[in-house]
Amino acid sequence: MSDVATSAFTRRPRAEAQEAPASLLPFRAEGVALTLGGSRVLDGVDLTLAPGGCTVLMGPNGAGKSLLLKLMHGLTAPDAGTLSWNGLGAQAATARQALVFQRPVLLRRSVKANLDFVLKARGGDRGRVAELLEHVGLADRARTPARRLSGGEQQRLALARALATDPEVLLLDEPTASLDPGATQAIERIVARAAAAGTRVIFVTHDVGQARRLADDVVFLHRGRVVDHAPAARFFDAPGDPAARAYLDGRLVV
Ligand SMILES: Nc1ncnc2c1ncn2[C@@H]1O[C@H](COP(=O)(O)OP(=O)(O)OP(=O)(O)O)[C@@H](O)[C@H]1O
Repeated sequence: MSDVATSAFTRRPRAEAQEAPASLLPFRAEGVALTLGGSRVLDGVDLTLAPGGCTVLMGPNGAGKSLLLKLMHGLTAPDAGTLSWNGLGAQAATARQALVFQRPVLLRRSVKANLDFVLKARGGDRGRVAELLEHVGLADRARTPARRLSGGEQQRLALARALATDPEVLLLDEPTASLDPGATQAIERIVARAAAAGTRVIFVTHDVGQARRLADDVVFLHRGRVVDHAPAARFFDAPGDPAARAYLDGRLVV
């Protein structure tokens, strides 16, 4: 697998950046609840995210992490409560964000065509394809059918597509869950550079090592509620909730 390029990558200001709000941060969820299939899957989520950095969302299977990401991205609406991106509703904020899933959804076209498609659809500069491919270490795979890439390469292409939209907020749902350590490291490097360049990153993972490497702050969900939210160092040194302590020790039974 080729390594990720080390060239600097700067998020481009978007044309409508003058529109209010100028920034999507801070994010606030207040009393957010969601019932699906008769179960209360999110139950009074209160959360504030400040501008800048990488927030890692952790919690056991079924805690509600993916659903919270979908609500933040405006794909689902809550039954109760509010989500606000600096005053903007989640659905109105969708176009200023990008969401990357565990399994990338790619077009049955070449690597380059996958990027061309997104840049064209978003009115972006199609001359950026080479720069984006270089950025994610896929410069030599431009003509390869996307579906022939390895899992790690497909995920890097998915990240390039996400970055092609110049998202202010990058939401990632276990993007490395099925990748080997080398591929995982490559994804982490791209994500860390996006955060360093000013993209607000919100990253779901069960990988404690990865969370330690990436997180500025950690949000811990349990049974549909945020039960701890703390700077990463505090969270890992002294998790503030018994469920978080048990989770980190591998003792949490759901
Ligand atoms: N469409 C749905 N209908 C009914 N229940 C759902 C639906 N989607 C999710 N759920 C339930 O909501 C709960 C939270 O799901 P979610 O996918 O957010 O969990 P998660 O924290 O991301 O878990 P994991 O770590 O396993 O990915 C789970 O109990 C799940 O079964």
